[in-house]
Amino acid sequence: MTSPKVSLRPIVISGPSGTGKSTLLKRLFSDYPDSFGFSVSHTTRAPRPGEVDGVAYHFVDRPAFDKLVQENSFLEHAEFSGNCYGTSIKSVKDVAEKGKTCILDIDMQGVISVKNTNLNARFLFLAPPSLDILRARLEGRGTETPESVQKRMDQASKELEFAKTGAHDKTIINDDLDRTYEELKAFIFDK
Ligand SMILES: Nc1ncnc2c1ncn2[C@@H]1O[C@H](COP(=O)(O)OP(=O)(O)OP(=O)(O)O)[C@@H](O)[C@H]1O
Repeated sequence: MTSPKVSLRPIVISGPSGTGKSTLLKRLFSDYPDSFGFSVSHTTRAPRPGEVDGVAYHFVDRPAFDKLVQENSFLEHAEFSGNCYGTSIKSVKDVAEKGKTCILDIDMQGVISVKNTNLNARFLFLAPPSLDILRARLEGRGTETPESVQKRMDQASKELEFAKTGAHDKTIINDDLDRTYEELKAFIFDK
């Protein structure tokens, strides 16, 4: 597919878990493999066989990770099963350095963080047609326990409230996937 010109300003896509962000981004990356990139995260977990430092992750030890936290280098960071993960501001800038538009799939805390940087990002909110449909998608994905569905539904309400504050440049409701994808592209290739 020929790639229309796209700005190197990072694009932040947020929205409740299960709204369809990964589905849409997979399609975008597959249709335009040379135009977009994800930032490379930092982690304190050990590399798995075949994982290259700086490609899969930036592998760092705990003191180095803590130092980056102290220096406010991360847009977001969290600990999962004893390992730390973080998205650095620099890793987002590195994508543009390579001539690609960085796409950030992050939650509302991440949106607030990005707004407090000089990344000059554009913000897209992907909304579900309704909370009932969101629940059905989460259940239909087959990846969640009933508890984790409930946790995501609780968080979804907070994300939807946050979107009402006007923090995003555009909101798209993901009802019909093909139509949503066209709207997503219109937003992305707009500038
Ligand atoms: N427009 C749509 N109509 C029907 N089903 C959809 C639509 N978009 C996505 N789905 C389905 O909804 C489920 C959730 O989508 P997806 O995993 O892409 O959500 P997500 O926003 O990336 O969630 P997370 O933040 O948890 O990664 C998937 O099973 C996907 O196939």
